[in-house]
Amino acid sequence: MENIIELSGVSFMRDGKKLLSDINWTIQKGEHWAVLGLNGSGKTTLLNMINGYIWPTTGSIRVLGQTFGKTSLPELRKSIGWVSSSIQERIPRTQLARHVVISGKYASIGLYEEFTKEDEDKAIHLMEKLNCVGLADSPYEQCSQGERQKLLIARALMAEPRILILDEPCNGLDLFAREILLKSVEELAGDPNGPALIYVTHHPEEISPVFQKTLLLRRGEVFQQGDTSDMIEKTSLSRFFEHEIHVEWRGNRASFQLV
Ligand SMILES: Nc1ncnc2c1ncn2[C@@H]1O[C@H](COP(=O)(O)OP(=O)(O)OP(=O)(O)O)[C@@H](O)[C@H]1O
Repeated sequence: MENIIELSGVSFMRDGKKLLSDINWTIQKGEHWAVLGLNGSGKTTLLNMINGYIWPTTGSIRVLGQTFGKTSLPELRKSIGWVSSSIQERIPRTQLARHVVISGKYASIGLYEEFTKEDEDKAIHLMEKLNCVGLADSPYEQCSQGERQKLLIARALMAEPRILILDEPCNGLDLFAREILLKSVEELAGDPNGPALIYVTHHPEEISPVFQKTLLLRRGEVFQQGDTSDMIEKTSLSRFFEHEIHVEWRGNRASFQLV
């Protein structure tokens, strides 16, 4: 069975500095992953590499069965949705929410193409799925930060990606908006026909068990990877953060205390 992503011995040097070092990471079909790393640990560099914006100095990458260097990157990128704050900032402020979602089909920042009734129906369906259909006719600028994140996830799904990267999606959200967004992401993870999710964060409390696997990234290296239940626990995280941490699980959420 074709793996979703395979990185073998990947390193990346820039300006004499090793930003990623000997990364071995395989995402198999049916898996959702969380990637946890502090600021500067190399998360963005890793995502840029998966999307083919930068190339490994050594090692190899296969995404959706395609080897980088032997495939058309623009084609491959259509299969990868990437929701990040940099996209959020680029959406035209006066655009209606439903048009923001439809624009995902064309991977364009504004909506310049004629769209069909099917496109519109699909966008509404996706907004229903993300519990934000009530915003369909609101201008993007009037939507709250949490609502914008949901719209951008719906927008990414419009292109029916096979991989969906959620890059710090809860940044700037209050406690309640964060919980609402995490619930929507959990629902998405439960869809057997949905994309493989890669949830990137520096907050361990956002990592719910719907991400069966977690990769702990530290100083450009994989510190540890494996089942989320083995990663998001006291001993692993205390070693990872180099500080003793107390972890308590309640349902799908863990809370953390520095000891
Ligand atoms: N073009 C570059 N040249 C040199 N160093 C770089 C370059 N891009 C990133 N870095 C450095 O590489 C390291 C990893 O950066 P990266 O942005 O991948 O981390 P990150 O985990 O995404 O951090 P954050 O959570 O703060 O976004 C940082 O120390 C950063 O300063």
